[in-house]
Amino acid sequence: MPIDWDKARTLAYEAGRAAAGPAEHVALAGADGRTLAEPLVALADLPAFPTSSIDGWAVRGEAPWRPIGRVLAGSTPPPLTEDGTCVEIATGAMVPSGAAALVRVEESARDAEGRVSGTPRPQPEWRLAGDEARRGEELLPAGTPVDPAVLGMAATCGYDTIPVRPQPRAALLVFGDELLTSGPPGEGRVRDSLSPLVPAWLRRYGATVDSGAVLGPVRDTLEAHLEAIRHGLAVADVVCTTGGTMHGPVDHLHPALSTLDAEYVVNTVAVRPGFPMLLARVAGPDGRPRFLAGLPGNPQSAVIALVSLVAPLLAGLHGRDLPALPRVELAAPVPGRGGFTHLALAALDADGRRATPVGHAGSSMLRGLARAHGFVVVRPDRQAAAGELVSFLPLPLSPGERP
Ligand SMILES: Nc1nc2c(c(=O)[nH]1)N[C@H]1C(S)=C(S)[C@@H](COP(=O)(O)OP(=O)(O)OC[C@H]3O[C@@H](n4cnc5c(N)ncnc54)[C@H](O)[C@@H]3O)O[C@H]1N2
Ligand code: MOO
Repeated sequence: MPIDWDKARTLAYEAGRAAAGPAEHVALAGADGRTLAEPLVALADLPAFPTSSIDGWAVRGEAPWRPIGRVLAGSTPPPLTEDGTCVEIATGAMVPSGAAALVRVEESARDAEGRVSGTPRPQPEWRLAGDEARRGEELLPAGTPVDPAVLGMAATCGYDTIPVRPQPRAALLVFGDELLTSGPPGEGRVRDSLSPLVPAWLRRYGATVDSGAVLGPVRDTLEAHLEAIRHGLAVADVVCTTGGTMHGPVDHLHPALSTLDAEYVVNTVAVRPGFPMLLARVAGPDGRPRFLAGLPGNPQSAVIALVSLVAPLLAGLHGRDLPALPRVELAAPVPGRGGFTHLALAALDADGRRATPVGHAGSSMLRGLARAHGFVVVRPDRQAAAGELVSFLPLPLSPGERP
């Protein structure tokens, strides 16, 4: 029995979460795109010392002040001990103890003897130690995706390496004797559109896909399928296959999974298109679980399996949360698909709030997909009217794509 689409997403996510690898310490420069395996904790007060926000004078007592030195960023200055004295100070320098105020250089004047006068601004011109964070304070929880801002913050508070989850490795095996790998389709043969598409989107979900991990077309025999799957399981944590998910004369995926003692996490999903999709767990050579995601052969159905099962699986393997689905307003009605969830390709307007279904959305087509931002979700036994708020499952687009 096909299972509910939401349930399938959750099962895929939980299977990944349970199999997430142990923390590894990675140098900051190589950690973009990973996920924190432990909370990020401030290793020092931030700032670590009272820090001047201006170029000017650190003064003590009443004006005029006699300059007795200069403090640049990068050193610990001696204290200011005498009223009526000051030191020249640079932005970012440590404010000497004993200083009562800072005066901006452009708001100061010097007399013939070189003495400084001026009026400090009412609000302090330096940042106190611990203003931003206290040593030991949790700044970000485990499970936070590491992005450039997180890397910068980790460096600011003293990290050289950070504890992150291993990056899941993915493979793609393309099944189908009818597939051409170059030139236009014809004479009963179609061009393999999934070898270029699937690895690129797997990478956007944070998986690595080595060039040796993309195989195909794999011959339509059980032996060839088994050999390819064993290769995939040896080099990847997540092996995606395309085609052969049904029970046609040359569909060998289910028999291959049975030979490998695979355990289904999900075996068919109540969603259209894409219902024959599956996710199975197989023991890897090292005893840790590996996964096989069976994407249906129809190209749009393969993408739906990718966004429905593989994306949550990878989020779990990364140690991240299952992404919540935003809500959008429908610009036009979308029919239901009986007891199945309907995922309908749609393009978002410029502010991302309204979704318009796109044409050429058949499961064997990619033309609509190439113009869409994702899928609107019409739940089982429902249809969606224009103006209705529905969930939206985004494609893994990068900023600037589909402007
Ligand atoms: N008796 C039934 N037959 C089918 C049903 C059904 O319910 N009963 N469901 C259909 C649906 S829905 C789908 S989806 C497909 C899924 O089939 P498979 O996963 O076994 O895929 P294939 O039969 O190998 O291929 C289906 C279709 O996709 C084309 N294809 C395959 N790989 C690629 C590729 N890499 N690039 C481009 N196109 C590809 C292939 O040529 C076929 O046209 O089953 C239906 N049948
Ligand atoms: O479910 Mo098929 O995947 O509709 O094309």
